[in-house]
Amino acid sequence: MALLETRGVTVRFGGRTAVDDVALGVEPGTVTGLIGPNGAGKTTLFNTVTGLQRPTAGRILLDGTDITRLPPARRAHQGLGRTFQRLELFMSLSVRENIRVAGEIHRSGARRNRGTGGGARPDLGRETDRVLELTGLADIADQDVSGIPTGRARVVELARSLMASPRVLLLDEPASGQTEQETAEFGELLLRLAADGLAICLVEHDIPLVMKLCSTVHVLDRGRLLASGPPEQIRADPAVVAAYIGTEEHPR
Ligand SMILES: Nc1ncnc2c1ncn2[C@@H]1O[C@H](COP(=O)(O)OP(=O)(O)OP(=O)(O)O)[C@@H](O)[C@H]1O
Repeated sequence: MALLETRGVTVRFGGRTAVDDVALGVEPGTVTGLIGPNGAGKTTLFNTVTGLQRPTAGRILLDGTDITRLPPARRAHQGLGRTFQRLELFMSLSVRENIRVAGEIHRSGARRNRGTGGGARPDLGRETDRVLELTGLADIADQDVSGIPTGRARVVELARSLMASPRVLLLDEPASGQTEQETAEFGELLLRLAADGLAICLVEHDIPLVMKLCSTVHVLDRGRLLASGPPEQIRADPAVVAAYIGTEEHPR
C-alpha cells in the first residue's frame, strides 16, 4: 500500500505541459526511483507533491488523505520531507548547527500548526546527536559546512530533512557532486533508512545507483510516464533505452 500517491497529476506552464497525467506510488520501507532526461518534469512533480507548485489537474494523497490543497508547511508536518537539487545550507554554521537549526525550525512550525507547545519530545541536542550518528557525520560535526566537500554537504542536507521525522522523503539528485566512495556510502544510508520504514523517492541521474537501490523505477519523458517497474525490467525496456539510458555501445 502506497504511503504517497499521485493520481492523474498534470502541470501546465502556459502552453507547455511539464507533467502529464502522472500516477505513481511510493511505499514505506522502499526506495522508489524517478528518472528521465533533463526537462522531463521530475522536479516539477516533486514541487507539486510538496506543495510548491499547484497542479493543473490531479490529486496528491499522503497515507490515503488528499493533501492537494495543503500548503507546503502543513505537508511537511504531516511527514513529507524533501531535499533540493541546489544545496540549501547555512554555510557559516557547523554541520551540527545546521542540523540542529532544522530541528528548531520544524518544532516552532509544529507549535504554530498545533497552537500548543507540542507533546513530550526528545531533547533537541540529543536528537541532533542521534541524526549525526545515523548519517555518519559525527566526525565532522564541528566543522563549518563551507569547509566540507560537496559530497558530504549533501549528507548534511539529508540529515537536516531527517530532523522533521519524515515518513516520506523526496530526494532531488542527492548524489550529484559526490565521489564514487561517497555515493556508495550514501546508497547504504538510504537503504538503512528505508529498512527503518521510510518511504523514499529518489530523483537521480546516476543510473547504476538508482538500479541498485530501488525496488521500483518510474521513467518520465516529456512529462509522461514512459515506463514503471523493477530495475531489471526498466533496464531492458527498449523505449527507456532509446529515450534515456542508452546502451554500453551507445550511451546517451
Ligand atoms: N516555473 C516554470 N515556468 C515555466 N516552465 C517551467 C517552470 N518550471 C519548469 N518548467 C519547464 O517544465 C519542464 C520540466 O522541468 P523540470 O525542471 O521539472 O524537469 P526535470 O526532469 O527536473 O529536469 P532536470 O533533470 O534537468 O532537473 C521543462 O521544460 C522546464 O523548462
